[in-house]
Amino acid sequence: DFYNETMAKIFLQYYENTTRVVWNRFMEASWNYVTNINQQNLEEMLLKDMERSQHMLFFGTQARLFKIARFQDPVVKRMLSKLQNIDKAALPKDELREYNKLLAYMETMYSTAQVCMNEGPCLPLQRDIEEVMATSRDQKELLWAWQGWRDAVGPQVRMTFERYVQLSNKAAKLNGYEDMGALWQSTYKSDTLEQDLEHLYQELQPLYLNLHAYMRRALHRHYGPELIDLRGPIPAHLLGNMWAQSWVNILDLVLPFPKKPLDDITRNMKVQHWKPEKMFIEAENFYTSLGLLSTPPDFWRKSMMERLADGREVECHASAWDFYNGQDFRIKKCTEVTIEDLFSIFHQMGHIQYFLQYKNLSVIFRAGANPAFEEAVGLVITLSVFSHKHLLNKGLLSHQHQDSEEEVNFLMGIALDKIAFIPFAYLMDLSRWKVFDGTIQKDVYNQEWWRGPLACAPPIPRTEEDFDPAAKFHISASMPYLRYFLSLVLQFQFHEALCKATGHMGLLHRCDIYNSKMAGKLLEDVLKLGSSKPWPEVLEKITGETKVSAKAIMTYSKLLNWLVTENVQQWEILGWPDFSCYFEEKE
Ligand SMILES: O=C(CCC(O)(O)[C@H](Cc1ccccc1)NC(=O)c1ccccc1)N[C@@H](Cc1ccccc1)C(=O)O
Ligand SMILES: [Zn+2]
Repeated sequence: DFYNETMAKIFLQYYENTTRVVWNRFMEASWNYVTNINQQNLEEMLLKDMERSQHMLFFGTQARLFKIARFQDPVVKRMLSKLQNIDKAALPKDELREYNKLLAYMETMYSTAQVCMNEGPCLPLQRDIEEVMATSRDQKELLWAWQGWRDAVGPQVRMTFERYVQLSNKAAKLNGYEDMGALWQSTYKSDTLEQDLEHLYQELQPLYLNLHAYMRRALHRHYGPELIDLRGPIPAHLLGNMWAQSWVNILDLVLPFPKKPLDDITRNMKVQHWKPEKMFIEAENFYTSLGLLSTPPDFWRKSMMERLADGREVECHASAWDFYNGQDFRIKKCTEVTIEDLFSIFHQMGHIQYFLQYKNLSVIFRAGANPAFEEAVGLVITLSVFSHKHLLNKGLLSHQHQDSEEEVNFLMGIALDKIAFIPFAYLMDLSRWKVFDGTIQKDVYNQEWWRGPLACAPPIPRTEEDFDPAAKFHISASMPYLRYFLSLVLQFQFHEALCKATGHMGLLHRCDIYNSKMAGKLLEDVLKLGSSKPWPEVLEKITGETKVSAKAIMTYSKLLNWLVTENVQQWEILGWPDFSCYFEEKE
């Protein structure tokens, strides 16, 4: 019959040649929009998105006609099965147009929202409002920023979000899935995904609860009992981050050994006149020191490394872009000279390195082994960078050695960034899956959002007039978040494997893979596979294991012993037994 294996190969070649052009045009139009938000660029992006969806619909429908089960070539089978999930392109044309418009609306609302002072200027999230959340120690000011941001975004997108859920589920059903949450989970091709995640979360619970108890004690000292209930959750606006997802900005408030403060690396960067471009060069230098690929000329010519100062609206949430032509790769970031942004650049360069490594694969395989792999690459490098004396010795660290007290302070810094993230990252999609599968109905979106074990503590009562989930980029941008939870665990598993490859024998948190061609080779062998192999196979290539395991992050977090000792001495209560979520129903 016509749809035989030989025809399949011709069909796939035709797909390859047409896809590069269609996707390149779509990426260009998307880039033009997010780096210059206006009506004209929106129309152009929606048009190119339509073209891309028509293309996906045609090839996805055709791909279903091949009898894959009877085929021999595993690559052809894998390619055809990947083509069959066409996501939103399965929607009828008019609904697809509506869906694309509401997606753009929510993401743009988030990207252009500002918090206005009573009399005076309105401030954007990046970097003014985020700066307040990171540096202010005045709880009234923190509350103003925290509430102001949620008021600026939430109510405006709530209705749109409800329609977004309906259309998402319709698209998922047209692809053969129960709902959009099931479609998102299918990316990981695992029928034990939910229990595996639950298991990982349980394993990491002691780490998080002990850190939480320690933080609460320290914040109780600083803000006093009227703000901090030692048997309750921590008010979310005091943790140094708009979403309480990383607590590293308040390390100074909770330093275990205050007489041994860590260097203020951001200050050192500013004192030494670091510029955004130097931050990108430093990041690239680390990757090439491992023998990995450097970025092509287009990268430096076409990236947006700083917010453009001509008054245009841009989407500041950082991202890395593949233009599917083998030489055009870009990063879009509103870079500030801070250590936080230096790590973010390493993260984005991790995406770029993946693009570079798999650029010669079929366009169907130009993705990570799974989305968590894509997120983990840059994070693995930052684990070396932060423990990496050489880079920090570029004057960013004043002294070489770390005595044991400084080491605890250092580990606390890492824990505040990585361990605090665990419940946030785990909960983001657990609650969204419930929204998609209908467990959480739209009349209780907001209260259910706060019910998770996040520490469940809005600083002021929240009602269903609010829509706090939208205050986080990935919710407004319909971007899955599970990848970040899994990449948090994966990055330590990778770090352990790469450190072993470099012959590092000591403690994991002192390992630094800079200049190691062995570690680079191990990474390269994984990255250049793209998504051409099942991800457990790829994981085994680098770590020898086929399952995501929390062992490495637990090994790394030696700090737990110190924390438990500290908490036991203080007779700390773990968790927040006093607390049940309260909600004022608006009369
Ligand atoms: O969102 C990001 C970084 C942005 C990104 O690099 O993951 C970006 C997200 C994004 C933005 C717009 C459209 C699509 C995705 N992802 C990429 O740029 C990306 C991802 C996969 C392939 C190619 C590019 N980090 C998360 C989690 C995180 C990661 C690392 C440290 C701290 C926090 C956050 O900020 O909450
Ligand atoms: Zn990323």
